Amino acid sequence: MAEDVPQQYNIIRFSQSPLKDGNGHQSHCEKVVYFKGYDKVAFVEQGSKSLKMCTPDMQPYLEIKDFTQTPLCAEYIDKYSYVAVSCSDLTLSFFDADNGLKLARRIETKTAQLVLCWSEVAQVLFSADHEGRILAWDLTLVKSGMNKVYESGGGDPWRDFVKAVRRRDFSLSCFITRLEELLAPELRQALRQKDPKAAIRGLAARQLSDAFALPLLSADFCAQLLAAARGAREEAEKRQQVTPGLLLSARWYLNKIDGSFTDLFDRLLTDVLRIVDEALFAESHPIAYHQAYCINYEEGRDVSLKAHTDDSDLTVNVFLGHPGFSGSELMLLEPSDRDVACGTPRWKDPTYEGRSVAFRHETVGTAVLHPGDRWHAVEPLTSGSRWNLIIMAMRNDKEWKRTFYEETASHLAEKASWLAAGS
Ligand SMILES: O=C(O)CCC(=O)C(=O)O
Ligand SMILES: [Fe+2]
Repeated sequence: MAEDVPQQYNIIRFSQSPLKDGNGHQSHCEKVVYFKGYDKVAFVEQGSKSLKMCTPDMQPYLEIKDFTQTPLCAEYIDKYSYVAVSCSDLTLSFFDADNGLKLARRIETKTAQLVLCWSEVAQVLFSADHEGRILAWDLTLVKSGMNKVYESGGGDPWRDFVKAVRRRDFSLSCFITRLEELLAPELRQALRQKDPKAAIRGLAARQLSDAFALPLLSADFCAQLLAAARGAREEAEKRQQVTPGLLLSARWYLNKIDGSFTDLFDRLLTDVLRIVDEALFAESHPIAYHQAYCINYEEGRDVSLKAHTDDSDLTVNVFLGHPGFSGSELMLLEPSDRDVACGTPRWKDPTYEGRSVAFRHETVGTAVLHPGDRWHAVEPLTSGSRWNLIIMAMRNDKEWKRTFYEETASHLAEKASWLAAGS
């Protein structure tokens, strides 16, 4: 009779595994998680301040002791080789499995995260707290030094995020943030007006005939970009990498820092900068693509830039920090024909005939916009550190490019005959 019970209830009997957990435990295990992709079993013993790991055959592997209180749960994220651990000291920590489980990032959380779960589909780390909130963590941004978390019940960004997850065809940045959140409040306001272009013109301060200063990005976003750029500089210097800098200055390209910046800045270009460009510059072709990098001047590093023009149609130069430096004014130059007859204008010589306007970056998020062919330079920095974001935008304009080369050719021919006449 007893023999029939399993059959009757469709019970499958498992034979006992010969494997035994021979690890002595201080107390009972409150959580046991299997890290798929890393092939480790992790467990938290009651009252312990560490996360212990063993191999699937129960051989002790490693212990992460870097906690001030009891870990609550853990998850392995194969894509980033991160072990994520939430702790009752209100932190969420990321340990790099490719780097001896060294602490890569620690983020403070408002509440204790009791559950962690990586979603392959959404490509985000979900966590849930004891107040019934679900949070979605964007690991690309976490890795690059920023925090972006979406809270359930958090209004539009959360709804956009859920919609994007449902569609399953989203690109990361479509839920990273609403573009509006990245913008300076004044510009956000201007874009909401009936005639946004007129509002933008009202906001812009003209520096030269074709150079304007305008509040562009929010201080918060600039701080995040700055943190990412500083991180990239640190990494590069640790590996003794020198960035390929034209005119000696060090540059950190955003797409190299983090691929997700590409999408974000593509949207910034098409949805915001294009309107700003149309408002300020009477060009018939809209800007279409871009390259963006961060540039830094600091004592003991690069401190200035010689006079040059950019390989862009429109340059957007945004101040990221830190106010309070001295020197390193952006010099906007309007040389006379004679000043450029031999190429680069010698704008510091007494013979210079043109204008030069010094622009001091003081407000984080404010951008100077000028055509790439506007001559400019950076004066030596004398103290502090200055970080800027440079967006080099191009117009998708075959006809313009053709005439550009024709114009360059005729300009060079003119210069050659002028030089020949003078010799
Ligand atoms: O740092 C600046 O203000 C200007 C940078 C610049 O001109 C460049 O990167 O081409
Ligand atoms: Fe430049």
